[in-house]
Amino acid sequence: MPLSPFPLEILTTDQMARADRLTIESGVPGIELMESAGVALARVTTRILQRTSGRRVLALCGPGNNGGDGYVAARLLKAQRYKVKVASLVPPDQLRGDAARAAAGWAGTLLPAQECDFDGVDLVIDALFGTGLARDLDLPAQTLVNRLNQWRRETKQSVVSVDIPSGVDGTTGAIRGAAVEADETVTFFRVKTGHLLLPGRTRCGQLTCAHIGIRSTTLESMQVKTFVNAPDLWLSALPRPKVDGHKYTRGHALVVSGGASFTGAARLSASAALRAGAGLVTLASPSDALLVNASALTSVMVRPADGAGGLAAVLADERKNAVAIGPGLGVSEESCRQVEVSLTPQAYRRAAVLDADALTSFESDPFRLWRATRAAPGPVVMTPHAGEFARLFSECNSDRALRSKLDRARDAARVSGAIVLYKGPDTVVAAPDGRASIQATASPWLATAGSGDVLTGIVAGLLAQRMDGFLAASCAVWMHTRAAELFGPGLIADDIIATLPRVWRELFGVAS
Ligand SMILES: NC(=O)C1=CN([C@@H]2O[C@H](COP(=O)(O)OP(=O)(O)OC[C@H]3O[C@@H](n4cnc5c(N)ncnc54)[C@H](OP(=O)(O)O)[C@@H]3O)[C@@H](O)[C@H]2O)[C@@H](O)CC1
Ligand SMILES: [K+]
Repeated sequence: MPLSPFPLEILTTDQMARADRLTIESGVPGIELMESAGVALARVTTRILQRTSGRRVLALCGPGNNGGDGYVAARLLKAQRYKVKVASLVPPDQLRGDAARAAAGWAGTLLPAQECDFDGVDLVIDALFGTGLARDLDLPAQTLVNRLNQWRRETKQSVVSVDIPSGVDGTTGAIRGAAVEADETVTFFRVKTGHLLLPGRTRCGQLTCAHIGIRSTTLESMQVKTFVNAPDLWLSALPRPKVDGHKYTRGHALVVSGGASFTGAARLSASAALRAGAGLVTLASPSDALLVNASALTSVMVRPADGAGGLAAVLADERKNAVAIGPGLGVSEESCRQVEVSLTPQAYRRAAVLDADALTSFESDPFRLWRATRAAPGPVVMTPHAGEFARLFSECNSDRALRSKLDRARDAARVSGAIVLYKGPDTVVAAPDGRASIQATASPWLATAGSGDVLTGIVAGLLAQRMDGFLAASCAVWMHTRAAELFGPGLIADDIIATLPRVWRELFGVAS
């Protein structure tokens, strides 16, 4: 299992441009970086051509340095005796700087991109636009991209994108008018936010990140706070049970159950908290649901707790150091009070995870929730899906075309003072201190009833073990996805819980 598919830091396009600039200022000529980019691109292209026995390559080159990378790769592939043509979006005499130098090194067929023909081509290199894409593609470029996508779908031939599929905004992941659908994307130095956020991620195909001679030290002045959500990010903070420990040293999670007809969700959370390593888990249950909860649980303890008063009484025991509330809770004023009780300041740093109805109950007055989350003594994690996020954080959710899911999650963390785990295939975790992670893998099997309740429980289980809130939320997202990947087809929520021991074994390097 790779600890991270890419280096951990994720950059915006501005940060990437700065890393390029700092590298060039330190004495590495830009053309050398471009040559290295072309070499990495040619290597990936050759691998595909060898697999498919293809020979004929068309490189579509744009007006900037992305096009320059395409010219370098075209030259290298021609030198390897592939049949290569270049189609340029602008007359080559309009190219500047390194791109002009790269184009000057091309001695083969050159056509205007608008007139190019895909017939007989085995592979297309998309070097139209990279991180310099500054606006929506104009109509001729959109037409070209749409023709390319149609050709790929009809012929099943391969497209390799240079740096990012042309038309994808490298920072937001948005599609600027039209965007290339790539089989592989070769990016450089670090992945960009637009590679991992939807819809950009769906256009990248297999993403690789090549080293082109930019040093990690160029990042030192940038204070990058966005990370790939992978074990490298949180493995050293992952709680490991100690031989001389006991169940209380592993923490005690309290999960709040809904009424008699809505108990399954909280039971899933409770079992997941236990499998995530909490030493003890108690389910606080309304009296009318006590019997159904108790008869369905063994390792999880069940205690009666009616309404906010009952919950306060159970929480008087400060050893219960993490609360999970929301799944199956019901939308009501009483639920708001129960959430407030869960977050009440006390001497002990109790952590909390708020999901589903614990969020929706505050829909008409989110500021009431922010007052409680801001006053809470320990880390608070909120786990909205897109609908819940839009309802609760309407102010942070504006300008969706311009502001990425990452920006919006960060705003939400800032206004609420809580860690926001914004769910989806590109789950973002954002902390009030500015740290954020983006999950780079997804499993389609996670779209199943109760999957979110299990995630809430895993977060609670890790928080109970006193893991840092941001790292616990990120780790929970990764474990949840990894369990689904390992189990695969036919997954239901209970299987995520049952597969967690395999995930732990992988993380601890224990043979299965
Ligand atoms: N040393 C380095 O920096 C290295 C960079 N590398 C490579 O460079 C790439 C970044 O290069 P880049 O900055 O030149 O930007 P790029 O993506 O080629 O496009 C800019 C051009 O497109 C134009 N343009 C923009 N939007 C447009 C639109 N909608 N429709 C039409 N035109 C549009 C824009 O015109 P303008 O906005 O100035 O009018 C400009 O002419 C990066 O992705 C990587 O591949 C590697 O070689 C490693 C070393
Ligand atoms: K590109």
